[in-house]
Amino acid sequence: MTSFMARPVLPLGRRVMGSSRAMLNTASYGPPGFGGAGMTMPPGFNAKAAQQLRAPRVPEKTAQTQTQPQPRRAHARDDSLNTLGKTMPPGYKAQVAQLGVFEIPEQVTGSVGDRALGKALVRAWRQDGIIQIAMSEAQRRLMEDAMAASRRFFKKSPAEKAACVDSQSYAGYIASGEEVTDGIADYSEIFTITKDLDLAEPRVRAKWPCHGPCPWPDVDMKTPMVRYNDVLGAEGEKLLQLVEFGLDVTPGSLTRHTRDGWHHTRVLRFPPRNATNGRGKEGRGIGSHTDYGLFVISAQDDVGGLFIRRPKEDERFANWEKSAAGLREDDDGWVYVPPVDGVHTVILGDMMQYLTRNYLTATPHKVGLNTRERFAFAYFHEPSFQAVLQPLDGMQDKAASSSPSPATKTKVTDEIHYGTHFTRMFMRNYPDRVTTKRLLAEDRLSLLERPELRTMGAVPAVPAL
Ligand SMILES: O=C(O)CCC(=O)C(=O)O
Ligand SMILES: [Fe+2]
Repeated sequence: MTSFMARPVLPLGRRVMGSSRAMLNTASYGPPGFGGAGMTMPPGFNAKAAQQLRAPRVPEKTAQTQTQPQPRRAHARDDSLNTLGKTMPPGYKAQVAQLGVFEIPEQVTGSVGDRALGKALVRAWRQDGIIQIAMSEAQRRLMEDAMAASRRFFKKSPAEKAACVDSQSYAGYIASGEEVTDGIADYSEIFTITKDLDLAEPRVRAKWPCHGPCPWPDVDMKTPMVRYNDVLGAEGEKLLQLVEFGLDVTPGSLTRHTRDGWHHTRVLRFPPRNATNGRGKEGRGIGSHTDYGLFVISAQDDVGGLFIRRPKEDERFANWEKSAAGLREDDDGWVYVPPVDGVHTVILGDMMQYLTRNYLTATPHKVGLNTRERFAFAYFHEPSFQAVLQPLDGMQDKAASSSPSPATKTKVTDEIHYGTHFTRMFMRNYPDRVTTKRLLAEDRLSLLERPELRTMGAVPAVPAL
């Protein structure tokens, strides 16, 4: 937990500099001994010297007048690539990402700076598949409280944890080995937080799929988690506004879908690789997959385990049409995302890919087990359950002009009902859960076709999470 106690990477109110692309390309290597593949860093490459070359100290004044903000590389001084790579789980071979850190303003107003920042974020996602954003002091405090609550929760007895299940929502506890990715059990132990709706709530009474209470174990868990989620919800909305600027689409084109968004969070614990229950695959925490909504804001402790794939023309998954679970899991080409103090990472989900017609793509990722237990949060910023999505106006041209390959010209599904996508994905992950069984037994899936489940605002908005 030491990594959460130090000061943030950047002070507030500063925009950051550097070149994200160069960082990921040239700062990548596979440390000797990891996966037995040896170094992939070019011979003679001096990481320290390269860092200095690539990270000129930009005077504060210049940074503020830039219209093309770029992230500054984190840990410019004392975290060499070697240090970052050392946390990679054993048995894995991957490049090591050394990403810049973007700072998100307290408010997004549409200023010149906001527009440039939006463009820079979009550029970074298209290049690297992931961005890092600095935590504010308030976010850091809430994250630390939530992390402490997570550790307390996962220490409870198996029976106490197993009691945190709801038959109507997918919120609550998922034991290690219960979740399935590509037919193989994941070792992650999870508490999922979905919108907490009591039994009298109209949507719950009407038996809408996935709608129900969040089975909190106690207020010690609930209070810090709700606070942290709320602050991430606000961060998510700002990021969406910035993405609108980055994509040159009409303001509101994305945020209109997140009114009463179906945001949810996975509070995660991974066992050490030598202390699993044997139900999954050795060394595998979660198999490769893409997440379902717009984007995922994540935090991790200092242990390490997350790997992503960068966007590639010849690796275009469309998870809403054909499962991307398990794809390329054992292939080369993974990038390790080392823990960095004081940052959230943000990767993109299926719906962002769909809305932008592949201009932005969902980031495949997976988690390896390390020598120590690992704790992480994944907050999913999502459209409303009722949202019926269609690709954004103008995205066809943008995708085609930036990338003339036939892959971008494939016919896209006419529309996607987010609630249906979410329900299908959760049924796939938890085939044996009581929630899935009740959904099927009560034929709740047929409700997904009803107009009130496809109309934004059909039900009065209820407080988020
Ligand atoms: O553990 C992480 O960092 C990511 C977890 C993840 O991919 C997920 O919960 O969907
Ligand atoms: Fe994920």
